[in-house]
Amino acid sequence: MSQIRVDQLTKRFGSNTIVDELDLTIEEGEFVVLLGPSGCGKTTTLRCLAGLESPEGGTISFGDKVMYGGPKHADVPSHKRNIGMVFQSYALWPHMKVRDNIAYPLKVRRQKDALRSGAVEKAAEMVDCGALLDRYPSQLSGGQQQRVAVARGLVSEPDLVLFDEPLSNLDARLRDQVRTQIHQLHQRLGFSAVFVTHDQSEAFALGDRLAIMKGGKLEQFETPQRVFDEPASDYVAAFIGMGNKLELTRHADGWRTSNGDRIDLGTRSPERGGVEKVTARLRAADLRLHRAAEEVPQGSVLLHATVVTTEFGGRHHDVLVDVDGEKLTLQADTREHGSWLPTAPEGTPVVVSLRPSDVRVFGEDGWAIADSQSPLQVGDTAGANAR
Ligand SMILES: Nc1ncnc2c1ncn2[C@@H]1O[C@H](COP(=O)(O)OP(=O)(O)OP(=O)(O)O)[C@@H](O)[C@H]1O
Repeated sequence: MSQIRVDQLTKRFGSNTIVDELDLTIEEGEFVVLLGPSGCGKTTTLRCLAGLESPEGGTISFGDKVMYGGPKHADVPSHKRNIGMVFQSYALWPHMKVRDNIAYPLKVRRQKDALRSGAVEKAAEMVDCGALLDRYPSQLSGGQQQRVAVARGLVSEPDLVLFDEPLSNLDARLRDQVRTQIHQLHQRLGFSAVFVTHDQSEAFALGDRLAIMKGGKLEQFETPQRVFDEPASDYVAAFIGMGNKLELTRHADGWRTSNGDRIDLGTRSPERGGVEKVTARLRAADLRLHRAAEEVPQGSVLLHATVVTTEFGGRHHDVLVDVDGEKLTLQADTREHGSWLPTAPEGTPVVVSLRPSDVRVFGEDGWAIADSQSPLQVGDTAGANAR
């Protein structure tokens, strides 16, 4: 195994540029997740890596072997790229038993030694399917079929394993099981992987690094922790769960919401010099609900709001509140608020509090305004966002 490099990859369909001069490096043994909304070019990027699409430009190299592009205009066919693939639709051969499905990549590559030395059985055991080898796919549950597909993807010990939304056809319980299994297999076997998803929890759970795509380009390429703590842009923040958004305007004494509540942005406040408007983003879990301003802890920012809707969510209520026309969601502890909140009519005045350190700030161009006190600025880490 070795480093996989994608340089300036461009793929068009007709006049639409779907992958736009994309640079991406996958270190040996690294699990990279391509994350982004529908249509941003994730699957097309994966298919270019697999050799299933012919790009219009750029280079793809696996170690020192050029798979696409380069001075010799290489375009190595898919079956010669030494990759494993796991698809959303499982894509098992219905007329073949599990044993033959898993063995398929070894047969195509004529890896007779592996076939003889029990690689198929070992791969099936790895995904707890050792007892299913003589069944047909139609005799398996969805979760079992996808585990067989994972075994098939790994059996030939490929340089790179490509996963295209492999969990999205499974119900929630199976999805968690198969996700954990993929995670454990990666930790044990250390294969390099590119995993496409639009599910942020899947991405956070599996990725060594997350490549967040927008319009065929990388918006941020960093560790899950870093993306969670310091989303590079408003687009990334919204996509990874910072759904709450407040438009703020600079006043003589600091930043204020449209209804006049003051928010101290502390070290994330942009310098003067033309920046008069910013967007603040927050996670639902970072907002607290109170009935009166006196309940707000010291050091927190206070917003005046009204209740819009309340839904029971078990330990908490999901509450939608209105701050002068801007809607925020938050989770209110059932033990603390269960006695009054479910019957509070729409329009009930409440107070919402937040800690300034939980606020992330974005300029009018959409890019993050970094914490001026942080030694590590957004985009400073090795291989960081691709701006
Ligand atoms: N063969 C094709 N011909 C024309 N357009 C295509 C083709 N394949 C993909 N596209 C278009 O390219 C864009 C990106 O598709 P792609 O499947 O890469 O997105 P994605 O980020 O993986 O989205 P999803 O999560 O919905 O699969 C879409 O607008 C899609 O309609």
